[in-house]
Amino acid sequence: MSDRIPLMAGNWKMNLNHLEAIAHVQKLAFGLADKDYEAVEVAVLPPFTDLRSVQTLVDGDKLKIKYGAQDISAHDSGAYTGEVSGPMLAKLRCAYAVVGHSERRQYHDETDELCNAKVKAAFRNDLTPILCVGEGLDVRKAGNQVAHTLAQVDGGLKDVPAEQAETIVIAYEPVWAIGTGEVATPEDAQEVCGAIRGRLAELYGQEVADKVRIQYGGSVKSGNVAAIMAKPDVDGALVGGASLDADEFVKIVRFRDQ
Ligand SMILES: O=C(CO)COP(=O)(O)O
Repeated sequence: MSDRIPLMAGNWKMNLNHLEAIAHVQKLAFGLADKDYEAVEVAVLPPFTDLRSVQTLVDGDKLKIKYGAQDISAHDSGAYTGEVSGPMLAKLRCAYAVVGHSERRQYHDETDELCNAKVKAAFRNDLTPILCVGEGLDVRKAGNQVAHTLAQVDGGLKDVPAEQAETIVIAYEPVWAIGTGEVATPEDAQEVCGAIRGRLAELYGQEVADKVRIQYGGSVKSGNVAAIMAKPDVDGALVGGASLDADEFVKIVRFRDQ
């Protein structure tokens, strides 16, 4: 049994404005009011424009829900129009910054090199990166999912020291399972999540590898989360579509009750 605390995180993607965000987080707080939070960590990852509203609500009501950003600039300040920096996110007391989500890799050409710079920017600003990795359908069909994903892990963690690496969250999100309703089997998830932990052990030693939380993401719902979470190297879920329905996300967070 590992003592890693599962992290159930809702990636809202480009959904919910700042007013809708308040209503949504209030619903989550209500749904989780009697929850023993010791056993599960809950986080929401709203669009940048919602973060201040979420912060105010979480602070005001002393909620145990954490929050973070869906992206972070590799730079801390300067002439980078449209970017949002680590110091800005830290000032909003974000806990997390997603790095290298497949939608950013796909639509914004984010490379492993850029993801590595963003991982370092997050650590530099005391934010925990959630580094997303995972293969597309072609790679999966060719049976190269492990090698492909481990190369992304290597790239994202280049020159990241062990004392930082042990706190990172890695999200394995097979691209073919995102938003498609096509969920990886628990065995598929375990195969790659286990391989990721193996690579972390090679890079940093087993003790560090055993501390890192590895999430699965891709069409996670209340009906499939428990089986996925039962796998030894899966320490949480990164939930897209289902996290927009507060009742459904609460059920996902309560996966142990399923
Ligand atoms: O991309 C995801 C979370 O980051 C997964 O999205 P879905 O849960 O909608 O498949």
